[in-house]
Amino acid sequence: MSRKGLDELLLASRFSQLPESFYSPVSLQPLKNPHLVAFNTDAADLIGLDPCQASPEQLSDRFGGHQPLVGSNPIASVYSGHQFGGYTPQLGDGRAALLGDVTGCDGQRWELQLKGSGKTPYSRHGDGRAALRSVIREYLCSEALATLGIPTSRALCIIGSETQIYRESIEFAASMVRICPSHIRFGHFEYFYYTRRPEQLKQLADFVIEHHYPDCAKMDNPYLAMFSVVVERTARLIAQWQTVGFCHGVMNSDNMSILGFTLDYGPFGFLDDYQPGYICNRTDEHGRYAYQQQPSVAMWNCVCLAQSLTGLIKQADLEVALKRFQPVYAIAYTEQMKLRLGMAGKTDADGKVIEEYLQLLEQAECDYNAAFLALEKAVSGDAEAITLLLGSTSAVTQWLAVYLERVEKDALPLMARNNPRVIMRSYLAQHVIERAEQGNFDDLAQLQAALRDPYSDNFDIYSQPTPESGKNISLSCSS
Ligand SMILES: Nc1ncnc2c1ncn2[C@@H]1O[C@H](COP(=O)(O)OP(=O)(O)OP(=O)(O)O)[C@@H](O)[C@H]1O
Repeated sequence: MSRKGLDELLLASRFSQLPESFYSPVSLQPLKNPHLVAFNTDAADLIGLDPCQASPEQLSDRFGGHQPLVGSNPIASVYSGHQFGGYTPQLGDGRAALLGDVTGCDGQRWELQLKGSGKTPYSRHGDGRAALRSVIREYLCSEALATLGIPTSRALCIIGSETQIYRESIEFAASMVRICPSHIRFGHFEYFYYTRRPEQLKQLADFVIEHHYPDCAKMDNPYLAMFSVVVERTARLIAQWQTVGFCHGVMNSDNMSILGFTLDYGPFGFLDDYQPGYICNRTDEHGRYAYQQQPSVAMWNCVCLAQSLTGLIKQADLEVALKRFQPVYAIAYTEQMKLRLGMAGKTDADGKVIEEYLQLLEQAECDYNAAFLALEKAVSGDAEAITLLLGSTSAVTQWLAVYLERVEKDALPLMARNNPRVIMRSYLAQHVIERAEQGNFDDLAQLQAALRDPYSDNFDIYSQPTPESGKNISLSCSS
């Protein structure tokens, strides 16, 4: 299939074929002097957009809200959700508009959403805008997770502007185009459950099955089949986050994707030192969303989804499906950690090797991702780097002996394929953001290029452990 120009891309969104109780039509509010900050050719590839037929002027016009993209009928969807454990009855796309769908060259259908596009009926007290800094973080991190093979929404471009917004200080607003096969969240289901509209809830479930889980339609109980897959996908997603040290920061049920994708990049962070209790969200005083809590809170969110499906699925069946979360998570996590450690095959002691390794990392307070790279050196015969990080206590020496006995020498290529060199560390993003706020987007492009190729050894400056001054950055939800 040939690539298309910007104005040839859009199809009516399938979501907008649902009745209007699912969304509200919105109009985009123009940004002042919009300009292109970043463009992602990988995302363009996915949606079959020819970059040569999408000039910076066109992109900033269309996505800065000045001229609608041909074929777009922007809508904002309504949802609700559990935020920090409490139910919020009405949320919805308060600063994002679904422009339409796009079919990629491979036939995959994507929704095109514009984040930061202005107020919608669901904006509550918000201004409908997104700060340039937060959009840059989402843009970079969604691409970082994608290249690590983690399901996520993707980012096509960022449009900067001279529109001023007030957060903790005055900042510039920006918009970002994101793409995802669906932006439906657990919270969409919760909204129709708590407003006691079983008809719409069923319609939503049918919609999700028809367009996103067609295999479930063939099952005896398609709703149960769908729910079971959602639970399993969510468990696998969280296993991937844990393995790479990604902390989402705001795992409210309105941020949980019905497709098991990573959605909503707010105050996220990657582990610097291995601290299981690490909290990347400054607003999260009690650590509800701390790194080590992510598996249990994901399960909690699945329970919220289960509750909203009680009209379609028997309680006992929901419980059976929920029980799959823990084993699916545990198997996926162990498998992925073994890949990072270069442990092919299977022995009974594998779980213990992983557990003890993590204990040593925690005790030594050493950089989580850098430790795997040091282990690669140990496997190649040079143990100095890892003993420098972990110390040379008898516990370390003993563990290392057991580990080196367990791995084969040919583990190195396996480890190199599974241990990213480039991690989207918050301090790197901070630097890029400061430069972008001064109008320099070169560093952003450079970091983006490195994140595209995270297993490469060519980006030495981006592969270093976080310096002391940049560690454990904790961000607020303000974005
Ligand atoms: N400045 C704002 N104006 C209007 N609504 C907002 C604003 N900031 C957040 N919201 C809305 O508040 C809710 C919670 O915000 P949250 O920060 O979790 O999401 P987000 O980053 O805006 O969106 P998404 O989950 O789509 O990435 C969302 O429904 C969001 O649309």
